[in-house]
Amino acid sequence: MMSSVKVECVVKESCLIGEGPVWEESEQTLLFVDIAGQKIHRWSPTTNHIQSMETGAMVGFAVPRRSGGYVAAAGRSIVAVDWSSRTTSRLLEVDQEKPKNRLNDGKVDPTGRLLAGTMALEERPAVLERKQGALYSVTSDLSVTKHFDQVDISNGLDWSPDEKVFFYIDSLALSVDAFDYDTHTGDMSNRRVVYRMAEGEGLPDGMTVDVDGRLWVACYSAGRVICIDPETGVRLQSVSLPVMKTTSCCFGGPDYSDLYVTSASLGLDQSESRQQPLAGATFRVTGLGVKGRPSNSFAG
Ligand SMILES: O=C(O)[C@H](O)[C@@H](O)[C@H](O)[C@H](O)CO
Ligand SMILES: [Zn+2]
Repeated sequence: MMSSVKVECVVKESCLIGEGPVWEESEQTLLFVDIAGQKIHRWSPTTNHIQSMETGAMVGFAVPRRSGGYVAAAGRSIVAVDWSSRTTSRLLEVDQEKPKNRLNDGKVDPTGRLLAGTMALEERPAVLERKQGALYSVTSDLSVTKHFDQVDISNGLDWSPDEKVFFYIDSLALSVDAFDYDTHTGDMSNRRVVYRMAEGEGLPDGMTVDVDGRLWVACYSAGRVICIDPETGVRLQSVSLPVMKTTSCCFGGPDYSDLYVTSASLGLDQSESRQQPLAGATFRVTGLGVKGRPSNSFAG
């Protein structure tokens, strides 16, 4: 099975920080952002066309919205995105007392609640004022809850198939954590580590959970995505990519068996850039023999 795993570069468009891939089932397209490039991209595997829009601010993520369009993070603001007119309008702002912060990764829980975290602006990749970030949730009526602060780089998030566990990554902690999660209230408790990054695995960044409840974690600076069994903390698999700054991943394709992986080019020096001409591109991994789950849309 391992030998049939294939990695191909599918979106050549080079991002500064490609991030936040989301499969849009209705469109059969891949939505992703270029955080530092301040763009939202939508790519169709069937036509190989890419549509893009500028956000005018660092865009941490973009996710589908039930009422149409997307919600995205622009700086410290959560904005509504009207894709047809390529415009944004502000819904709310977080971290008002920290003007140098920005939102980073975000994802929608199974009930339609949006979870998103913040971080200080980076001087260069992974170099920033520590413990400035927090994790927030936003419900359909746009009320905001701060769950905790003291976060370095708020990153990957997803839920277990039974919806009882919330997985979360603060990159500089070099671990993947879990919380007991109450989908009715959004409360999270009992934080614990499910996986500590091993030597050579770099920083944990974006992640996705497959149908069997396994975690697929993009390893920033290590050019790979690893698969973790959260029950045992065992690494089950490691998939190498031809770029070092692998940033996030999601399953997609007609039956959710393709793993899409984004990457970054920002911060590479000249020789690294020469050695990784595909840095910033988006990749598809096939033949993994596992499937992902449909993305959730924001209920607000
Ligand atoms: O994509 C993100 O989550 C951050 O915005 C990036 O800046 C990097 O991933 C980070 O530097 C390493 O964790
Ligand atoms: Zn990230």
